[in-house]
Amino acid sequence: MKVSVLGPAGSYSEIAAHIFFETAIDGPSPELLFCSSIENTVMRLFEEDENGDLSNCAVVPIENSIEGAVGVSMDLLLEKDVSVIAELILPVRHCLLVPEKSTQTPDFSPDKIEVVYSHPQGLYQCRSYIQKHLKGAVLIETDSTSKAAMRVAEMSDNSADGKVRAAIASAEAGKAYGLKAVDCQIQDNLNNSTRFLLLIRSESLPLLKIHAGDVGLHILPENLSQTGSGDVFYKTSIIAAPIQDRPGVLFHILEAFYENDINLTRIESRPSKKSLGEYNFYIDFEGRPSDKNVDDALKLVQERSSRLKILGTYGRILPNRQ
Ligand SMILES: O=C(O)C(=O)C[C@]1(C(=O)O)C=C[C@@H](O)C=C1
Repeated sequence: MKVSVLGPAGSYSEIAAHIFFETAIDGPSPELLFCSSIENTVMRLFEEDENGDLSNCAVVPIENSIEGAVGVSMDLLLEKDVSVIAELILPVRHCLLVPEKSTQTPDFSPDKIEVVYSHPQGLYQCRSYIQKHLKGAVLIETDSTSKAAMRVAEMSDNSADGKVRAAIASAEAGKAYGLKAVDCQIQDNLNNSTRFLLLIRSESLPLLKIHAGDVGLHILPENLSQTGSGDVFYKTSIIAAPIQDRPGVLFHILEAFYENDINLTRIESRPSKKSLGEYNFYIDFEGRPSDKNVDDALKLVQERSSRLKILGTYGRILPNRQ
């Protein structure tokens, strides 16, 4: 089982992949294919890398509790033939990581740091901390938080300019690259969390339903979050493109859910990229297409949209990480 994730080792995407596969999915342990961007992580489902490796599943961040939607992942859900088979909410606890030798000067403190590296999400999620403790530092964006940690470790070994550098990344990334965490829990909100999706090629979906073994995956229902009555809490995600820009288009799409007594869990609009002011609506709701009310609602949404893409029906995997 090959699983593509944003790399290098120590990224939050890697942590999410381990939780998906080790705590909730019955199957062989995954071989992780580390990718240089979220886009490449999804592309790896369709195109081999330089070693001839193709992934069976991809793990992507989709939404953060502080910063909201991860735009590139949202766009890929529309553009690529992928289906969602599970979700996970990962607590994201950022650390300020510096090379051990920088901390050995007697007067070291975070305000001595001159350059800070992180993924844009990492920098946004720690805005208040940066404002307060790293005011004078130059901020440099990297492709992932773990790439930031790797870069700080490399610069510490190879750069002669004597600058004090730090990365904002996970404690796991700190361990992977031998950096010291001089501060932890530096995100603006202690409950910061990111929702990750597990994706497969849509063509694999019938195989997953009929013979889970053919895809090598079986999601254990006891590890999925449950409703009050003990049933698995299933969600469905769709993307609807309105027929034309006129008053009430979104209202009529949402009315289909209201009339069928369906609870929405998320609605987000993304530019269609065709012209300014034209949007696609991403809607997550409780239930699955085999439920009569969901089937009825989807028929109405189909009639009221120029395009309806059903991204998948899936359960939420319960993480054991705080
Ligand atoms: O950079 C990483 O470590 C990632 O896995 C990406 C990512 C994201 O894009 O949201 C994932 C979780 C955190 O929100 C910060 C960064």
